Amino acid sequence: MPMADAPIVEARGLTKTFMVGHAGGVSPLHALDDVDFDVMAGETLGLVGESGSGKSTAGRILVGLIPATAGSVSLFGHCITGRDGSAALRAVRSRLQFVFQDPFAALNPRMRVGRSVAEPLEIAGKLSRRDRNDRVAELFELVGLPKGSTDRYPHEFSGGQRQRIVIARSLALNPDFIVCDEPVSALDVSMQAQIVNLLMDLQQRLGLTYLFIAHDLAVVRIISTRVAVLYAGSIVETAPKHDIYARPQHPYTKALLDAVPRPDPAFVRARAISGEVPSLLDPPPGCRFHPRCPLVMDRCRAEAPKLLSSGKDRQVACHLFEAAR
Ligand SMILES: Nc1ncnc2c1ncn2[C@@H]1O[C@H](COP(=O)(O)OP(=O)(O)OP(=O)(O)O)[C@@H](O)[C@H]1O
Repeated sequence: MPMADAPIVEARGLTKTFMVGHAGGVSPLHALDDVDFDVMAGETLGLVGESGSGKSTAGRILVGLIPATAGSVSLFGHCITGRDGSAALRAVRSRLQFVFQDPFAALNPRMRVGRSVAEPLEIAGKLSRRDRNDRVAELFELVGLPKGSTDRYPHEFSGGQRQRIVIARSLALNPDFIVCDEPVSALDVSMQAQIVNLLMDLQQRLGLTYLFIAHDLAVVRIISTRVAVLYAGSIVETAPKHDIYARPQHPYTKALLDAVPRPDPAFVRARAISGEVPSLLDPPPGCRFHPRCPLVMDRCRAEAPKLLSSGKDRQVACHLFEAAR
């Protein structure tokens, strides 16, 4: 079980620029711009933001799927972005896992699901065939899949069950940290609750730490310990879960909360956030949210606000709060 209150992940100045081709040539797309955050052992950090805000890019860098352009990432105290980054990544790789949004795409349709779950064990070459089979049966039970279903193929399962298979595979090598990238977005609402409950149950039983990526604040409300809100490649607010829902500070967080559908019939239709997400090829100067912000001031158009402390365990990047400090 990891030690409480120790950061498992430390991201500092994390920056990712993709070079994208277009009719006029090649231009830099600033997907992540100088992002800082920690993920503490045993917690779930909910990473929230609209499509294109850089959530998956951050998640992919953390598990070593893509390199950062600048900045550093430490995992379990090993810096995976420095000069010796690839050796450090190899040392911690088995402790990291990634669960994607689409469980069907994540499974080979022609491979029996038991074999898919056994694959990481086979690659690691740690167990005999019989021990592997026992471990697969144990993993199926752990995630609530029917006994004896290991010989079936992905198409024989529902979307929720397929996500259970993907989760079972992610647990095969006993990871400590799992990036869950919109793991329930493709599922219907009742299935979403079941998978979220499963992830929470597994966290308790296995001492897991999660980065849980979602595009709105509704899904992360149940599972997160803390929430970080990403806007156009920058973190605009981080806070413990209860604070962010009870007292959001950044105008963008407030807009995201207003956009969450509520059970009250008067609020059934979620309000869309007005304006467009800015182009990351040519982001607005100053605060990137200023063209959509209802509280915009002259300073916001010229100067990017820093992410600064705004209360106990809270940070916000907004000139309104700098003025109030
Ligand atoms: N390999 C790539 N090459 C070029 N641009 C990329 C690449 N991957 C991501 N991007 C761009 O980086 C920006 C951030 O993308 P990212 O997928 O991280 O956002 P996201 O918040 O996860 O969005 P979504 O919720 O739609 O998955 C987007 O503008 C995206 O088009």
